Amino acid sequence: MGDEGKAAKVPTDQNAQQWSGRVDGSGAQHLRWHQLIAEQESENLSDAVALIGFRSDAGVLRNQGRIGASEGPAALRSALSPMAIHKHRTLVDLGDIVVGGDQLEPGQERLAGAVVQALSSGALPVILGGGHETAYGTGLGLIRHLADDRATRLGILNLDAHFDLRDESRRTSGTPFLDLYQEMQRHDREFHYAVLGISRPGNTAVLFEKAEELGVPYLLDEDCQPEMIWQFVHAFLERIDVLYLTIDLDVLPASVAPGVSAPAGYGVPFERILAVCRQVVASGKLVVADVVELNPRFDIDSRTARSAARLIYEISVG
Ligand SMILES: N=CN[C@@H](CCC(=O)O)C(=O)O
Ligand SMILES: [Mn+2]
Ligand SMILES: [Mn+2]
Repeated sequence: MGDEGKAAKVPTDQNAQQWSGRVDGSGAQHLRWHQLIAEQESENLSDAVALIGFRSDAGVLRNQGRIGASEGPAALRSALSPMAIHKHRTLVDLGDIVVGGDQLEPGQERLAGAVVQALSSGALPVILGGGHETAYGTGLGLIRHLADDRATRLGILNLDAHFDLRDESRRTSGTPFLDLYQEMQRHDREFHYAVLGISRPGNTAVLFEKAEELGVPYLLDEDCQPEMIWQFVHAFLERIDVLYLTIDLDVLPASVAPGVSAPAGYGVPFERILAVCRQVVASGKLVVADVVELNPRFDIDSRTARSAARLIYEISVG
């Protein structure tokens, strides 16, 4: 615990350069993300928000999807840059993990290492995906961080149109939560995983059966009414001690989030996803989050990136 609060020497591959934008003045009342992040690069990380980019197309490519998610971190930084700061919190950008070609497994390993270091420094790591294969690296980092603490119940709440419990011969963007289930089995941990926003036509019967087999609670997109959502999230939070929130942007309607590999024909309205973010922050249990599947190549006037940035804003400084 001696490292608590110290700036992490996180093993990322690239420093982020995308922080720029309008400057109205230098006082605290004028602050926007790009100013605050630039000022705070080397500060103490205790209670900081630590951004880590995961530049990967490998999982989506293996999953036969539309590639472009490796451009997600840059687009998210651009969308976050002009956002005004109303509540002071240290914000740091730890740079990007770059997955070259099909080198997914080493990339996930590096991401896990970065997450462990950020958590050990007392930060809230927020990972900017990347396809949903990002989640294996994020979750692995959290499992390793809690390796000596079996009593703490670790929960994963996935906001997603898909279960991502595919049983494949290698990891993809469709397998991360089965991969994490297996990892938790190896660590003798209970698997607490819930999904909100599931599309019935977007998941085969095999995937519904797998969710049933693993005891995964889920809420269909069509059942995502405000009270149902609140109860679902509340019941899940009651069962766990620390939360990993993973947001697959294809949980949002295609009109709000067209820039993803698999846009949702139905989707959960933005304000309901925002309400979930507020609920989990208010619980005090959130320890790590990622926002995945942004594909800027298919975005329209950055609307997916802007929606994602608003969710990150809410998790971080809302
Ligand atoms: N990340 C997961 N993606 C979905 C893709 C579904 C689709 O391409 O229609 C999945 O594998 O289930
Ligand atoms: Mn997903
Ligand atoms: Mn999805």
